[in-house]
Amino acid sequence: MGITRILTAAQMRKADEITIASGLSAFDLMDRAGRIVANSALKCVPDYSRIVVIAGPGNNGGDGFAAACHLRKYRIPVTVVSLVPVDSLSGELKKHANLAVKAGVKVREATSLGAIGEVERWLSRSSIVIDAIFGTGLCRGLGGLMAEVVAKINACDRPVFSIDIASGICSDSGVILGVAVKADMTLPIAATKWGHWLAEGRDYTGRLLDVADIGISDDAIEASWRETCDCDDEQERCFCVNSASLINDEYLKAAWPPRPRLSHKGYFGHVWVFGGSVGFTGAPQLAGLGAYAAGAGLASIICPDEVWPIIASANLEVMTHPESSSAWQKADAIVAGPGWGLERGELLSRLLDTEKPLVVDADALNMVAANPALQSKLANRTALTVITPHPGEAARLLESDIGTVQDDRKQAVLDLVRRYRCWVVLKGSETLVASPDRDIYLNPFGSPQLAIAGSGDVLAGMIGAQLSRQKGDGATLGELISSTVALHAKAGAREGWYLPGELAKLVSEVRQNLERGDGKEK
Ligand SMILES: NC(=O)C1=CN([C@@H]2O[C@H](COP(=O)(O)OP(=O)(O)OC[C@H]3O[C@@H](n4cnc5c(N)ncnc54)[C@H](O)[C@@H]3O)[C@@H](O)[C@H]2O)[C@H](O)CC1
Ligand SMILES: [K+]
Repeated sequence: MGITRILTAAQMRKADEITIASGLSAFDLMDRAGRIVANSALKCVPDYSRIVVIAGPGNNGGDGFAAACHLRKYRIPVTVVSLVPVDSLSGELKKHANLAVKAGVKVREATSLGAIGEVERWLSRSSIVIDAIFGTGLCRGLGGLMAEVVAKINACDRPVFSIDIASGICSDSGVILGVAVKADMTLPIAATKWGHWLAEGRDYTGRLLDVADIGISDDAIEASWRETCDCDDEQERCFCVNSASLINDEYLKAAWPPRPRLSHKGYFGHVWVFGGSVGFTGAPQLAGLGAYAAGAGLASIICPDEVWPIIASANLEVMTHPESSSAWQKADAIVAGPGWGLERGELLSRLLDTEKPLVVDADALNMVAANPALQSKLANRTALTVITPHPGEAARLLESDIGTVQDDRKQAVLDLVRRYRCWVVLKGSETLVASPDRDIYLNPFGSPQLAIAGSGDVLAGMIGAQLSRQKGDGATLGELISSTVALHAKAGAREGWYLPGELAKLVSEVRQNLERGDGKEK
């Protein structure tokens, strides 16, 4: 399966070092990056009558010089504006700068604020701007000349192509460090970085192009996870990211293979939703519909007796039982929480004691957050468990606040894993799924249309469906859970729905397209 890895700056540096130690030189890596930048910029922008590269002090700037050199091979007029004196460059940067001059690239320097007028003039003569100011090495906020140049690039009204990451975006968190280039397109070098996806980074990245393969192997990337882990294993269990990848269409195909012709409803699992309370009778029904939409064979609700007649008479599809029923003992998976209220702690405690796969959602999470005994049961559960907090619920579970969760969602998802030792689905724009072993999957699909009451209930039911039929299809649990998040997001991104019940219908359509393998879903 094609996996797109997401790396931190430290992991990228380590993978780079491992590659260099195995025999590929830093000069060659930069040359390869430059060649791919040149070809890719020419493909993206039709008018390349004059290309201006703005080069910073580090290797990102070196990639810019190398790209300029490759562009000259096509006889394209190229100017590199170096923001540091060219004489101060050393190592492979110096070599690539020299080669660029030899190839006929015009090299200009702008090393003080007095040169900003000239930078503006060079930008105004360009047809594309290549941003090679900073990459993964940016470590503090931009100020002075650098900040002014970024402002001029953003104002120049030319297509902007960023090498690796838009300069000014922190590659580990996606936040803007002072000011950042607003790229039209970004070419990630060797791997995508967290900054392409998180916080403001996603908007500043523009179109994220396919990762440039500069010869850094998967093995080097995998080794970089281990070698950048700074936990002391003797003292504590490691809680660094073990691996991080982007959910892609192949995950969805693996999760919804064609249905066997001779299958029956029992084959696809029976999901039981525990939820509903006075005023919240729709939530468990939406979860039940979500379970069917994701492919469950049967869906049932167990609800408090006082709302049982309402829920039972309100829908045809989902079977409904009062709490006194013990029929749920046959469940293949349980979803606890949608619309449940905060009075069901005892029943939740019993569900946590079962060996059934369990999705803990909504009010069940709120009860856990308020009750240390439930927290300890959740953390010590041996059966498969998924918690599905939105940022508010995550904050309660972590005794933190929403701002802290949202400012570092990667850390929040790891903290939830550390505390509750189960699968975590941290919902929101770019939902993160984390395994108990700290493998993280980022969902790039979706739309703000999903920010509506009830959409989380649909998702909880969908995850229940996947847990109820985990057997046999060959997809890993990570693929199953993360592709369920992606299916929900893809359905939500479709036009023409407003009500969460309609979302379940769209989920069903997208899922059936996948199962038919007609490849219509993009
Ligand atoms: N992925 C790879 O294996 C390869 C990546 N390449 C490219 O190299 C950059 C990363 O290079 P690095 O030199 O580490 O970092 P930068 O170019 O981002 O710049 C670091 C440079 O800037 C100084 N600095 C940091 N913050 C500031 C600031 N706010 N103001 C002024 N100066 C600042 C810092 O001290 C350093 O001197 C990666 O993104 C790729 O583009 C390789 O070319 C090929 C291998
Ligand atoms: K850049």
